[in-house]
Amino acid sequence: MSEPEVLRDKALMRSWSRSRRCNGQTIALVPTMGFLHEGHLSLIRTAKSLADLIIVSIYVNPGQFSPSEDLSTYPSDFSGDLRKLSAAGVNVVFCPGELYHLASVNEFGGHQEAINGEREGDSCLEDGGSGHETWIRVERLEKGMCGTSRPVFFRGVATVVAKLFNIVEPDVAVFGKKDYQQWRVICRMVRDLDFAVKVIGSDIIRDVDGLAMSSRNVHLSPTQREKALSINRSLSKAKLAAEKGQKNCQDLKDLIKQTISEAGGKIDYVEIVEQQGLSPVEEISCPIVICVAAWFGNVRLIDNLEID
Ligand SMILES: Nc1ncnc2c1ncn2[C@@H]1O[C@H](COP(=O)(O)OP(=O)(O)OP(=O)(O)O)[C@@H](O)[C@H]1O
Ligand SMILES: CC(C)(CO)[C@@H](O)C(=O)[O-]
Ligand code: BAL
Repeated sequence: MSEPEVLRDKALMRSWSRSRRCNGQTIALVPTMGFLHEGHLSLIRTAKSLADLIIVSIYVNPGQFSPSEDLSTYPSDFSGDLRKLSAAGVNVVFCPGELYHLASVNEFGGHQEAINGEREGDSCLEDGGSGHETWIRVERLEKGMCGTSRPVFFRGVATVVAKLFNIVEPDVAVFGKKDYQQWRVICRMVRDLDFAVKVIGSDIIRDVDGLAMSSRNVHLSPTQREKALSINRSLSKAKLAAEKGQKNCQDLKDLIKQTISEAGGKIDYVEIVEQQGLSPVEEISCPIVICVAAWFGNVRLIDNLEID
């Protein structure tokens, strides 16, 4: 297996893609924030079934974190990632040092200014100067669930994904359904803004004990990890109850909240929404997804289960 090419420069990345596309080759992009696990590798396998060449981006995007969130402790292991990507047969690893135009450059391009003079709705990118100030908002889908707990998250994700699409110009992009609302937000952005990219959602990969794989799992202590298994357990219980005829969403949500709280997790949200538009549902009568976010210590985990 040949080593992937590592590109750090936006212009080089764009010309690499353009020359391959001119030769008639198709390109799939898998955007990530690194510290790769089997969930990411499954996205790469999906991507390989859809395109000739695979680009994986690794970029921890300050624009989707607010200053009180965990940008500074987000895990990373670039050499480990490269080994995994090499074994997975990826063609290019795109890891830009910085993706944004910044007025004042410090560690996170204005992170410190953002903390000192923080305004409501700022991300770790804001520097109050003449740097980046253009944001994409997917106005309805970004509200609720993760959008309530992480107010700058979806505008940051939509904007960085749009930038990656403009730089890489992929034919296909693959996202995990673990981040269900994120996947739907990106699908809607692509539809509404006419990006020529096909967006694919790939199934959730779980550890053998049922915990959805996530880079942040590395921050869980063994006890917290044990408690976190209650998320998947609660989703399975709710699915079973729904299959047995329980259609009332409030009762199903209460069952989930109780299971997670009893295990020692702190609920952020439990919502039952319809799959496309993510509108809350009171009685199950259409394909739905149950979405959960919960804290175990300082670690916030998300998970979901579709019921078709
Ligand atoms: N267990 C998983 N199954 C399927 N896709 C996943 C899984 N975990 C992450 N992904 C997908 O991988 C892509 C990159 O995600 P990211 O690098 O943020 O990893 P992560 O494990 O979700 O990290 P985090 O700790 O931030 O949740 C996203 O599209 C995400 O949905
Ligand atoms: C899509 C993404 C790479 C944008 O930064 C990130 O939100 C992620 O890893 O899910
Ligand atoms: N996987 C989503 C990236 C984030 O939590 O910021």
